[in-house]
Amino acid sequence: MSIGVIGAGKWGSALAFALSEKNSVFITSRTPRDLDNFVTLDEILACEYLVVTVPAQQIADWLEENFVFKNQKILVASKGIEATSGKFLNEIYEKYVPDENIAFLSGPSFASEVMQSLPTALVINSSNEKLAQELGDLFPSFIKTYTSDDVIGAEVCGAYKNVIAIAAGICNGLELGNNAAAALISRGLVEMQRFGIAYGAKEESFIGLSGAGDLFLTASSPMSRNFRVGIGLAKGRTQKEILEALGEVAEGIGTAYALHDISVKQDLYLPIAREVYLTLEGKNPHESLKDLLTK
Ligand SMILES: NC(=O)c1ccc[n+]([C@@H]2O[C@H](COP(=O)([O-])OP(=O)(O)OC[C@H]3O[C@@H](n4cnc5c(N)ncnc54)[C@H](O)[C@@H]3O)[C@@H](O)[C@H]2O)c1
Ligand SMILES: O=P(O)(O)OC[C@H](O)CO
Repeated sequence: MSIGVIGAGKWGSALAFALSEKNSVFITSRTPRDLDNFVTLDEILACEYLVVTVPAQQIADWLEENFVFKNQKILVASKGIEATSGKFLNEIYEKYVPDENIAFLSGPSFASEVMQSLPTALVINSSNEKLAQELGDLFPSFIKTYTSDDVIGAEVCGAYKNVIAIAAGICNGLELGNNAAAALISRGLVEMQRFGIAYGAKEESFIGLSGAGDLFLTASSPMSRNFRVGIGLAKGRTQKEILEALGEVAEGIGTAYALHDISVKQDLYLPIAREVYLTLEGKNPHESLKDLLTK
């Protein structure tokens, strides 16, 4: 079985490493890289399985410009909601791939720890249970995989937790303490569950690995890029300054803009996501805190 990983950033590289324990794994990216088994896009598209890690804000264009469906079985490993359209990833992919050929990866997973073969648990979410099981069997022994048919729940969890992580980073950067951090994460879980259920997600997804698990991981550690964005905002840095220093993607930014537009269009109460959006737009984080505590 051959696996083609698309995107050679932190997550693509980590998944290529992990999956190579039991499979022949090839990798490609926009720019040629000096990596083992780096191949061309055409060679990748010929693989039986594809693992896609192109960031959520870029995947629609990437698919339009590069993708050819050849009955591949696809695991989407990105997390986010497209800012320009408000589309979830499954809505972007459905134009190119039938539901029975696609699954979405979720759960608490820092790439750097996967690269160290540290114990990790992930969920493979698909309407095709057989495909989810098949993809799960590709993973190495240090990664325990579960399956779920709650694609929407997994997507909301993976995307929304990045926005809450930015808020948690702001909380940390303002040195508000552990009580505030715990309150923010707890209320953030409630907010993302409320949003997800409005889109048909299953409640149980939010108390499992995809929801509480990934939220706890990402909103509790400066290992998270999104958490570090929040710290930068608390220190009064601009988005541009923060991203230049980060040098990697922080999906919570685009998703915060997406959630803001969705909340306005659909009159949804998303207080934490709203304050993250406003802080990204230059609102003083101290003002955001006051509004969150008083409204
Ligand atoms: N790093 C992690 O710990 C981790 C874990 C789970 C999920 N993810 C998710 O995986 C996705 C990728 O994150 P990452 O950590 O690899 O980020 P990264 O910043 O390390 O790498 C992003 C990769 O995407 C590529 N890319 C950017 N724009 C592109 C475009 N227009 N066309 C093609 N390729 C493009 C870049 O070249 C780079 O290789 C994100 O959605 C992220 O949320 C990351
Ligand atoms: O570094 P982050 O904030 O993009 O988080 C990485 C993973 O999504 C954690 O599960």
